[in-house]
Amino acid sequence: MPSEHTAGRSAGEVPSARTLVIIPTYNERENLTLIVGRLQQARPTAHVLVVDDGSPDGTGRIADELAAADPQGRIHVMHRTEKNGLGAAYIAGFEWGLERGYTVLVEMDADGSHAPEQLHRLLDEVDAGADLVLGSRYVPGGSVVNWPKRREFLSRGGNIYSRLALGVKINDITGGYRAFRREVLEKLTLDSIESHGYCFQVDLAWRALQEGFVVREVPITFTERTLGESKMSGGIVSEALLKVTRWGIGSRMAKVKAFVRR
Ligand SMILES: Nc1nc2c(ncn2[C@@H]2O[C@H](COP(=O)(O)OP(=O)(O)O[C@H]3O[C@H](CO)[C@@H](O)[C@H](O)[C@@H]3O)[C@@H](O)[C@H]2O)c(=O)[nH]1
Repeated sequence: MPSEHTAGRSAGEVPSARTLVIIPTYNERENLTLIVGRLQQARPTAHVLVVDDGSPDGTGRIADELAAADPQGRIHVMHRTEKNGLGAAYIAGFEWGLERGYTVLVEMDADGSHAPEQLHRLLDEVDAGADLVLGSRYVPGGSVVNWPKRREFLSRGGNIYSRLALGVKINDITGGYRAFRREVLEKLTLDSIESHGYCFQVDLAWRALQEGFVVREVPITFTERTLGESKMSGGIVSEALLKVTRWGIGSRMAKVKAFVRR
């Protein structure tokens, strides 16, 4: 059963025709050129927005060089002055893309964890009727490669906890490889999201589900980065667990109140 949002599609609409892939960067100088090259091979029509938070390693300058070298003008760069977290970078990227009329906006890491060669799986699912597609490590066909067991344990545990606390059927709600129809981001009050890292990802998916959008998962392979370092910190993970608990309690309280009022 399509959601009322999906029913609003015009006949023959191909949302992925105007796709913007948002790549947030902080010290990704060794990775950026390769990932942009792979993306342009995998999806030549997609545009790219690099959102760089003043990387001291010169990632922003490399992004500018890649943009200048692209004759088709598909690469764009947003320079921000300070490191404000993954969530803030994506929100700035979403706002930039919505203002310019892109119809699908994609989250992708710069470090090669998310294979551009698998982007078509997400976009095909949007074109087939989903409003938000999550690249999922934990559905049949999904996998993680070279990830430290501690990180995988943390990730799987965080997802199981989120599913129980929020009462959702999503297997990978913390992942960061996603495709949004623009209507989802227009509906979510982006400026009210103050989460970072995992929590930001859970926050967006949870809000999309609450708004009745069609959220689907497709299998992806998450490959641990080989160059540079993760910026994820333990504090961000504990922030996520606290917020997921609060959202879950709030959602159940709202259901109880609605039941009592009937
Ligand atoms: N602009 C900007 N970019 C950032 C910042 N922090 C991280 N990034 C960029 O965001 C991407 C992911 O950052 P990582 O630090 O490599 O994330 P991770 O630990 O591998 O976490 C990944 O998996 C999580 C789920 O397991 C995801 O929740 C997360 O979004 C990400 O995809 C990279 O391109 C990195 O440069 C920031 O403060 N500002």
